[in-house]
Amino acid sequence: MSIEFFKYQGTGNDFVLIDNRLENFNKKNTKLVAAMCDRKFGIGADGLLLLENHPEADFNMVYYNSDGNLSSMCGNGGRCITHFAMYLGVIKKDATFEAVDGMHHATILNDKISLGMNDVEKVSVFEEYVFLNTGSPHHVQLVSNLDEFNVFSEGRRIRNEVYGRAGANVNFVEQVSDNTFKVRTYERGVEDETLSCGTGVGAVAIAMFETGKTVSQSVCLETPGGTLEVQFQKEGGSYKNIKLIGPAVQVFKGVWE
Ligand SMILES: N[C@@H](CCC[C@H](N)C(=O)O)C(=O)O
Repeated sequence: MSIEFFKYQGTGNDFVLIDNRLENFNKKNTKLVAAMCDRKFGIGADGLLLLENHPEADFNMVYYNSDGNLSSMCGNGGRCITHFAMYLGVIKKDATFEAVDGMHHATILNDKISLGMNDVEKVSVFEEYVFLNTGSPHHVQLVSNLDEFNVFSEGRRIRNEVYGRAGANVNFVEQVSDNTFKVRTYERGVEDETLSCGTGVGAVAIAMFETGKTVSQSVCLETPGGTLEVQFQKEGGSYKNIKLIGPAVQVFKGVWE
């Protein structure tokens, strides 16, 4: 059966998007998802997203990593699927949708999309790094000379040695100014460095605030794929009203035969 797909990127984190409102896509076909995401033999992407009907919200979001497995929340994917919902005429400027970690609200602001993320209640600060879950699990570690840093080998080592089979995403960070940080991320499920990770930059912004590296609740994150902004409010011990703001672009569409 041929499948119409749309290719998106959000600060270089790229995805295959499929309109599955008619439920034609075989959601258990891990091999098909991995084949579509394959960069040599397929379309090429860090992940695949299905847009589906939802009984109360505007739509439901299903996210697979490029290894073909369903995974936790994808922030850049959440911004891309919001643009896709507007393209399909499912929403106008505002969206409420359900993802694996619960309900999200997103707003289209000209060329950017602002995505509301779930509150973060727990931030674990260790001597060398910070661990927190922003919808997906993230290790955040400051390094010097990030441009020269071997993100692939060190990220893969930490992902496996520290977090075992379940793994975590590993973000390496360098401070640029009071509220600006450069970030490079090794993503589990892609098992490689990606050009940007939305839940990752959210984790970095919160970790930098929690450890006093910034006092700003609006943080600029420079990734190899572009710049994102993360806004939040700290109330008591929790981080609330977290927003991930940045571009989401439809690159091309095609048919998978
Ligand atoms: N690229 C994503 C994160 C996707 C999930 C991650 N690979 C995982 O399995 O934890 C983002 O933009 O948040």
